[in-house]
Amino acid sequence: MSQNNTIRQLAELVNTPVDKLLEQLKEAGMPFDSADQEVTSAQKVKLLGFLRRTHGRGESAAAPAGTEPASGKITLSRSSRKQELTVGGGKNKATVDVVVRKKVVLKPGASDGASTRPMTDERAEILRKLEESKQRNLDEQQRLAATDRARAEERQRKEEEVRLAAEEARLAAEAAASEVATQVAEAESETKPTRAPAKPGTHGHAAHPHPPKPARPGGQDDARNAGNAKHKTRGSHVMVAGVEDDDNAARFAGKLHLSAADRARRTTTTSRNKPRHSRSSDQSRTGGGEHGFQRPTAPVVREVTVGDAITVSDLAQKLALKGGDVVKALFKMGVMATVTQSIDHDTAVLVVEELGHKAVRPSDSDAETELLAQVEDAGQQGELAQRPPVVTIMGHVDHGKTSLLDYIRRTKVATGEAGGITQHIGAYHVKTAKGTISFLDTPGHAAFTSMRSRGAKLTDIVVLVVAADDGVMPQTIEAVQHARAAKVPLIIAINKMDKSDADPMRVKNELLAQEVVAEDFGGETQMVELSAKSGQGVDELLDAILLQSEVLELKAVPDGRASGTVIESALDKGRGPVATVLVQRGILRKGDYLVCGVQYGRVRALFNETGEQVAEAGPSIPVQVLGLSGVPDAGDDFVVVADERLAKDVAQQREAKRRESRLIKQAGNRMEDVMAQMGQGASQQVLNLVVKADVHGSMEALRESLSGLSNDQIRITVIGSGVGGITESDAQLAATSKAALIGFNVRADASARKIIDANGVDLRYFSIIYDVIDQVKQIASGVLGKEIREDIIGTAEVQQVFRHSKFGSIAGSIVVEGVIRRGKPVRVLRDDTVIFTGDLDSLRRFQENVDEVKHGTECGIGVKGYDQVRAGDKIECFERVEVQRTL
Ligand SMILES: Nc1nc2c(ncn2[C@@H]2O[C@H](COP(=O)(O)OP(=O)(O)OP(=O)(O)O)[C@@H](O)[C@H]2O)c(=O)[nH]1
Repeated sequence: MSQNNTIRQLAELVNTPVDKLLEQLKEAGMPFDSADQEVTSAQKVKLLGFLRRTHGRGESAAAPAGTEPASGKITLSRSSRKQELTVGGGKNKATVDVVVRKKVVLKPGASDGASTRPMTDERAEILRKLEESKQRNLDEQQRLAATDRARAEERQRKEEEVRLAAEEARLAAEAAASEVATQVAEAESETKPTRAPAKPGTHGHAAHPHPPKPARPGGQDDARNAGNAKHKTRGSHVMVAGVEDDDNAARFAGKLHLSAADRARRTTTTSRNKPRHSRSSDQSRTGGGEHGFQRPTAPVVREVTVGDAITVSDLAQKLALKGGDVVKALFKMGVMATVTQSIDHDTAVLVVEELGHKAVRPSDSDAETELLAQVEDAGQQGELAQRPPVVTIMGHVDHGKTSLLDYIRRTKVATGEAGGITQHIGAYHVKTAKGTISFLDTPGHAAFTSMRSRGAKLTDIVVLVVAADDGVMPQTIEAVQHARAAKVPLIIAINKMDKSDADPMRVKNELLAQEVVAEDFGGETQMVELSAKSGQGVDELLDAILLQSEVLELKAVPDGRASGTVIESALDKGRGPVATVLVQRGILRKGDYLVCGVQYGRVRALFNETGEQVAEAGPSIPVQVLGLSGVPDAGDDFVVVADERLAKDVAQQREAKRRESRLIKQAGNRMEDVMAQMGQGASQQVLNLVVKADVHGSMEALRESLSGLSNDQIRITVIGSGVGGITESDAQLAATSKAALIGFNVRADASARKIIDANGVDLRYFSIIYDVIDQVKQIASGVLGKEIREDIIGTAEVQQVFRHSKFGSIAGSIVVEGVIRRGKPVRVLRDDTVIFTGDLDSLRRFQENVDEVKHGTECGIGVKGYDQVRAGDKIECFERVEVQRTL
């Protein structure tokens, strides 16, 4: 049995580091290259001798190295003496005691000449186990290293896949969505070369889908991350991790025990690796730092569509900017606007360009244009044919409008079945021997003007009902003004002729004053005497209407796709949105796709005024439509289109455009706007006015004075005037005709104010005729000056009047708007008309004098020099402010 050991084994046996043993062997004259070389018994003896010599011992106990002892064997007797052995080197150099515990007999003469010391079974067993354990450890290390490598490769593969997918998606999105942006960016990069270098980086990705760190050139990163080891390894972390794992495996493989330092190193390496792994995978999840954090390669140039007007906030949204940024940009351009204000197209385009973006007009190929093309095609295709007239009935309160409409409906509408009842759907049509007539059955001019203000011209003829026993009244005059403004011919129905005090001549004469001249007076206006109660003269009225319609030569294309206007609409619980429409062109059929204002849909069913389902409706015929997506507004137009897609697109675009037009409407009615337009064109500008005054005398005076202010540049037309508060009807007239409203000692009621606000009507209150004339004169002559405006700061409603022996009449009131302040002038209003102007005498709350009383609070008001205040009156508190007029 060979007793040769490798140097490593021997080192373990004598518990000496391998290096040290090698060094000692070398010093003993036996240089070895590797720890795995075998040491013969003779060499061991030689080493022992050397060691003894080095430690000052004689060779007495042992034969000199290389010589055989006489007995033929060398016996190292057990010694309890310790021997020193130096281990380690440098700083770690230490001396340890070596105790020889067993007797070792070295027998020369073995076949290989090696030591023949017999191994005990125990030792052999230990060595075997050690060998096995070492092998197992090595295997385990290798297995772990292999697993780590496999994991790393898998992770790398997955990261690569994710990165490629993200890259592909990004490239696809870039290519599709920012073609224009890229062009602009390229164009810009030509003009601004400093921005260019970022670009090739991006292209680099496309060209090399697998670069380890493609987002930025490596050099940049290295420079940026110099001294930051973590960052350095990030880009190719997976590979490095693999190498490290391999290193670990190699470093620790073959080592049965790990020194504390090694253990610590290993633990830290592993624990350091773990978070790094997770960081690495996190990184790759967000695109390996490329997709998630890629810098924009060029400024994003947005293309925004700007219509005729846009609010600052909408524009900011389109530009993906804060409202304040756009306001700032506008400010720099000299335009003062808040985020809620609207700016016109030109200003919007300038600011968009100033901000580095591109403004475009809404595309010509938009859905609305497609629709218009379709409508025009349809309109041009068919032959024009005569169509029935559409009539609106107007007149003063109680003159018999409803009675007349009901009489005609009751007696003339053809009900399908016996006993069929006509229904109020907003309109109906009657068939007479001479022709068909359609009536809009919402009497009064409010409905008429609201339609007109929406741009809907439905009415062909206005029938103005005047009670023969009452004559021309304020609303009769208003109706004349409205019809005239809309350029719609009038037919006068002199009603209540059955009454004994009926005086048709008086009516005709009074109308003459309004420049409405009866035929028998040599004029053009047909006047029919009738009774809505008895029906006398109603047929003559129908004849007169048909005659007028012949004169008007009312024509429409009777076939092809229908279009028209919504008369009335509602949300029916059972049937959904229901709209009564008046077909104005073509023929509307069940199953048609239509766009109706901002709504769209497919006609599910059509009903006529008797509640019967009909298959179709032609020009001038009102019909109820079911099947719309929502409730349209009265006055909205409707158009039948080829398919649902177009209907939907148009509806959506209209929604956007409706907003725009609302904005435009809100600006532009002001008197100053008219003035601003002066001089822009050669033609004379027109300033329309609606004047309301407290008394007839003031109204007449204003009318004449204002009309007389016209000059070469501006024509001032009082298109409406009257006595009394400003009503909804006045506001409608002003809004529709783009007129300014002048209230002379009168105020607008709540419903009028709503229309005024919604339409941006320029409403001005005055109490001195001279002020009105002066202001309009200044506008007419183009002179800008200061104006005194009366700002109403609060209004109180009188609940009850108390008589006080000391203070006189005290109006127990509640402040309904703003604030009432002591020391400010006040006006007393009755039926929205000023009845007194003066000063506030006292203002009290619970017996205490107060300086001001706010909205919603009760108070006692004493008006200086006036004790005729009544419950129901309004007390208006105002202040006079001098303001510089601006354009
Ligand atoms: N004697 C007589 N009375 C009539 C005639 N027409 C209407 N009346 C009456 O006049 C009153 C008012 O008639 P309406 O039809 O309600 O008048 P209106 O113009 O519609 O009134 P508003 O809806 O309040 O604007 C009613 O009492 C009718 O009965 C008529 O020809 N002769």
